[in-house]
Amino acid sequence: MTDASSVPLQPAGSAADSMPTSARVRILWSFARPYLPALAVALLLGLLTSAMALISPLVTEWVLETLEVGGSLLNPVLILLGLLVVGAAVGWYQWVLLGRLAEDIVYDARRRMVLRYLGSRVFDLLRHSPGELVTRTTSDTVLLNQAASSSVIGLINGAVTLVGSLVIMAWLDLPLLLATLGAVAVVFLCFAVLMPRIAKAEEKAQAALAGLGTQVEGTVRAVKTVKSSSAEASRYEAVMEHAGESRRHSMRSVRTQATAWTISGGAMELAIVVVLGFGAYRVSIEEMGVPTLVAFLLYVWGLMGPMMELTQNLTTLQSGLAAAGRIAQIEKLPAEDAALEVRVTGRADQGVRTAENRLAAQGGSRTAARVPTSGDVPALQMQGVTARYGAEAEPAVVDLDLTVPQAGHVALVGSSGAGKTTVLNLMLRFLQADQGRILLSGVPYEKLAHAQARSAFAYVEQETPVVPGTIRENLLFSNPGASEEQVQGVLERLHLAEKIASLPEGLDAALTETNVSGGQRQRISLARALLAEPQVLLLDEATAQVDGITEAAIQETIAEVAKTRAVVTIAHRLSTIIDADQILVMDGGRVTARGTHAQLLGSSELYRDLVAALRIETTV
Ligand SMILES: Nc1ncnc2c1ncn2[C@@H]1O[C@H](COP(=O)(O)OP(=O)(O)OP(=O)(O)O)[C@@H](O)[C@H]1O
Repeated sequence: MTDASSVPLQPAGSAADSMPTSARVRILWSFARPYLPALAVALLLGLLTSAMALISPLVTEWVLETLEVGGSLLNPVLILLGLLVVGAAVGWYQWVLLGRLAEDIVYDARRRMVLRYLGSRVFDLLRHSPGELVTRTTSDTVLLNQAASSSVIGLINGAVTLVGSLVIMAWLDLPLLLATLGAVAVVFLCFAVLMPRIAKAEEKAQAALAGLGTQVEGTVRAVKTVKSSSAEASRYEAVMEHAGESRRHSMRSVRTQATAWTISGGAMELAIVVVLGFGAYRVSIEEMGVPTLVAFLLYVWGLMGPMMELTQNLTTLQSGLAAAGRIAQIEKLPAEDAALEVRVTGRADQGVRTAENRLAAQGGSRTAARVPTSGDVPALQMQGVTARYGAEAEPAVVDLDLTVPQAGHVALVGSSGAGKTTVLNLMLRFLQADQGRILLSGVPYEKLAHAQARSAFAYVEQETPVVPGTIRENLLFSNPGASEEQVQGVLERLHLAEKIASLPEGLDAALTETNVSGGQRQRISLARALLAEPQVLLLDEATAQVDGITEAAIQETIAEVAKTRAVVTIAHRLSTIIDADQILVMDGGRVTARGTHAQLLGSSELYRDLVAALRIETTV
């Protein structure tokens, strides 16, 4: 099986559409379950608040009846005040408790998602747009937290308060209750019809938001290409199409909500008028007293509260269920190592801790984790390796044999698509071989953890991406224990010391694409590789022209490191190739010739063509 053979995530929008509601409920439940004790306390407090809200009109009735008979108001007023103070305190505490719970749920979900990204197979992760993954980690988790914490409690509270109010109203005056029930039925009917439409519209708006994230991210990243191609207008259109779609769906939701609230608000106001008229009649024929009518009216007024609570929380729950479905999709990203297989849907905490510890250990002791070199066992051997990027794809390398000695420079050359980068991907275990074996210091890869195999390497990427953080963090992230002298030594060697000293914050300046040049960024990447003191340095040379200082720094580094350790380069410059100890000429995923520069000039026509092309490029 290859690294790229897993089922891809569905794009946002279609993401969770096919998932049955029961599955989504299970996912949501899995997020809430670790917090059951806190949820139970919050529910109890909520019920207490509801009980106090239910008692208040009865106490009001008592006040009015006491007034009618001219008794002392002290006790009922004290009870009313007491209910007010206790109700406020309980309400405040419940608010904070639910808030903390919601934040804990979001934090936990985000932690699991980020661990999953970092632990997943490289090419499965790279198949997804960063914008989409960002949206799932940021806004989908917010929708989830409300659904998993406050909404269920809100639903229970709302239902209890509603039923409680109706029971007390029946006890106060049954005929008046029957007059009210008509309005309650209208409200429920209205929401039963309109709620699914609201939820659907909000789900679509959220999916459009994920598309917007993807478009903005891609456009900002490629801003130079966009501007140099004068493509701002078309990018603007592409981005705004998603923004417009989000607005369209949100507006549909707003309109439907407005309709629902207007109809139900109107129905309740009508109910109040009916209760007032019918109640006044019943008072006039002495079927009921004024205090009871006032208490009853207070309950009718109060009915809107629990009904709002019920419907709003149902909407939140619906959005949360959709978000839960999308978040669960992250679980389709296959982990490259069983120890890093974290359950995103939060069923067991253990996996999270194991993965966190594993990541921390990997970062702390790269050198200690290395397979020791012994005698003249080659640093790396690839024996009959065939690999592809997907079950159905053509092989990207075929039957590859390659031996990298403990010291020396191996250069890979070949035209575009020949399979050079794939060789490095295999060495770094970003891709898994279909056939053949790879051995590190004589130990087959199957016997090594991914991180252990990678600890032998330092990798300088062609594009040298900027990792968010300071220059110091960027330099040290493969060897956090490097001393200040080592750092300064490497910076001097790569002609970076002066540049970094000129920055106001020196090494602690944030590394951005604007405060260092492309060449300087490449040298920072080289400095990081040198500080890692790898057993094998992997270097994918930039195809673009680099400045003279950077080119010289690359040559010196290769020559220096190759004296004592292994260096494997994907060479795009004649000067890099000429001095290599071993050159592999690749074509169509196969090695077609190997030898030194002088040998290959005599034996390989393809090599002569490649060199001729490089000579032309070099002299331009
Ligand atoms: N992530 C990927 N998914 C699918 N196919 C890929 C992927 N990366 C490379 N390939 C395919 O594998 C083959 C070898 O590509 P590779 O990148 O190794 O070539 P290369 O010699 O490094 O080319 P270049 O010099 O242009 O970088 C090509 O056919 C390419 O299309």
